[in-house]
Amino acid sequence: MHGAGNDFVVLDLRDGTPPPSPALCRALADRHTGVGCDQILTVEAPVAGSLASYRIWNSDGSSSGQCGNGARCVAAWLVRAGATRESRFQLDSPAGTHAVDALGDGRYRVAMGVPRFEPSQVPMAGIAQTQAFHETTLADGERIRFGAVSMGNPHAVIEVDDVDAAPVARLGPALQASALFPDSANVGFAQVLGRGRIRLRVYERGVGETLACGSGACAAVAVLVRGGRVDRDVAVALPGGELRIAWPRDDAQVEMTGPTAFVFEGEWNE
Ligand SMILES: N[C@@H](CCC[C@H](N)C(=O)O)C(=O)O
Repeated sequence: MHGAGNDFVVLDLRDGTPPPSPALCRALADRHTGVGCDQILTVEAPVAGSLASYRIWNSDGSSSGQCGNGARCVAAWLVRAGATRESRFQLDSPAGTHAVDALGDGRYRVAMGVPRFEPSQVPMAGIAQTQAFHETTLADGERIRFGAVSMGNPHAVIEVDDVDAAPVARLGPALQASALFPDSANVGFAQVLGRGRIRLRVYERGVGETLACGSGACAAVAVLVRGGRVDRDVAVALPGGELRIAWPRDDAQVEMTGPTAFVFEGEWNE
């Protein structure tokens, strides 16, 4: 499946089959010798009250607490599998319970949680103050201004003048490797086009640059709202498609709306 170009192998493990090992995740995700994907999503038995739970495995075999595009794809997959006829249901991820609305035409809205800016929550080391933007000096002496937020997974967001020219492949890994982010981070490069529209590229933890990152879109909007740069309802144009991100109040959950698509299905013979 894919959500705005962020692509997934979705595995139905609701029967209790254990998730793939990191080595098997890497084999599945390999674009030359496996199926090829940014993340593997394992759909697992429900927790009380939810339709199912899911976990997220990056293409390098590491796990994550959150995946926005993945949440929509898991929802679409469950609906297609006949797990519910309701248009509103709940899914459990490692980051908590998400309310999901099926909007029709393959579009889903997911409540992505309340953004956490406290450095200890991101987590970020060596910074005590909670603020919209921080500054750091990278190993090569370059000064970087960035926002940092947890959406259930760590994000750094850098505002740029021109996202096409942004040094994503250089600064993404540099910031990820910085001691500031003990758990690494997904690094977003955001260009503000107006109060209700931005462009975004994300260098994801455990993957590299992807065509879209749902939690990254939420993180970018949260940081830019907090910095006074955009309004609370923003269209986010990513290389693979567009997401709508709304953050009604500081203490409210961020709501992400976007597309889902099925690509093919098959059986994996280990
Ligand atoms: N593509 C995702 C995020 C996947 C996890 C991320 N790479 C991490 O390690 O936190 C999204 O749509 O949010």
